[in-house]
Amino acid sequence: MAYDYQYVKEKTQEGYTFPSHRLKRTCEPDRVPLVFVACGSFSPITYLHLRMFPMARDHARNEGFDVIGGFLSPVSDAYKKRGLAPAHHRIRMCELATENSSKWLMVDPWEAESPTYIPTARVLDHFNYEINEVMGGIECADGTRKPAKIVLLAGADLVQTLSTPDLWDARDVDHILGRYGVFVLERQGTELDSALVSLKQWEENIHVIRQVINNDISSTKVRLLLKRRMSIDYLIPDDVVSYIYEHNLYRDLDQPSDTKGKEKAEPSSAIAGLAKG
Ligand SMILES: Nc1ncnc2c1ncn2[C@@H]1O[C@H](COP(=O)(O)OP(=O)(O)OP(=O)(O)O)[C@@H](O)[C@H]1O
Ligand SMILES: O=C(O)c1ccc[n+]([C@@H]2O[C@H](COP(=O)([O-])O)[C@@H](O)[C@H]2O)c1
Repeated sequence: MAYDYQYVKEKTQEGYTFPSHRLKRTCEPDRVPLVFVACGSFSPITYLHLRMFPMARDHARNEGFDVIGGFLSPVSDAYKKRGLAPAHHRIRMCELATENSSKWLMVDPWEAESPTYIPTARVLDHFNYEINEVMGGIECADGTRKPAKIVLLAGADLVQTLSTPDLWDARDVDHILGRYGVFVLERQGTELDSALVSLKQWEENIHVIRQVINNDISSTKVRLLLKRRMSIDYLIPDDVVSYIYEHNLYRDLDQPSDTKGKEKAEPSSAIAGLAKG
């Protein structure tokens, strides 16, 4: 039975255009075309967020995939997490971070511009719809077309939450890990192996990327540095640093937030670490 894309069609705002300008339109023979979708706040985007993509691409090539593109999909303002700059700023910072430094990364504003919160399972459906239904998949060397595999690209902390009761809808977890799959990057402070135990039924669709060079940067730490009027140079792209100062972002971090229970606490280790500096 054909999948019903009614939800994604309804959430697509008038005038929206899917950013496909950097998507590779052909696929190497004998390889499965693959698209990475990283969902998150990106408030602000850091070098680690960017670095997730090449690390994942190296890993995917060893597993027989041909990576044809990567997308950042910032969450909408309706997520209401503490420290979330307005969506138009987060979209623009992601664009600034990728537009001159990458040939294959794109920023999709579809999720961020939605006035309502869009669950991650539906975000992946949106990519599947645009790439495999509207575009009709990817052309192969022999002239046939193959569907691209759409996967979530996430850090270990996000994957750990997949088994947190009441945070994700169980049907969405099955949809994400069963229908699509995830490339998960280990992250300091998250015990990935134990998090994966409860996700064992989908293990074939869970690809674990080990960090050869550990990078423990987080948006929270960048925001804390800004709050303390400390430098954020060389932690995030220069253009993003300038944009933050130009728009005076992340100065007032104490405003209360209406979180609908999705807020993550500021990691105390990060605050302690910064306090030393
Ligand atoms: N240092 C890191 N190591 C591994 N994964 C990371 C790291 N930083 C971010 N990620 C991943 O990047 C994605 C987007 O994350 P998000 O925007 O929430 O970044 P964050 O730095 O964790 O933000 P915040 O500090 O505001 O919670 C998530 O899947 C997250 O797990
Ligand atoms: O789809 C869900 O039910 C769901 C539940 C919790 C988190 N997420 C997504 O996971 C990402 C987490 O981002 P963050 O900044 O809270 O780490 C963000 O893109 C959320 O939309 C998604």
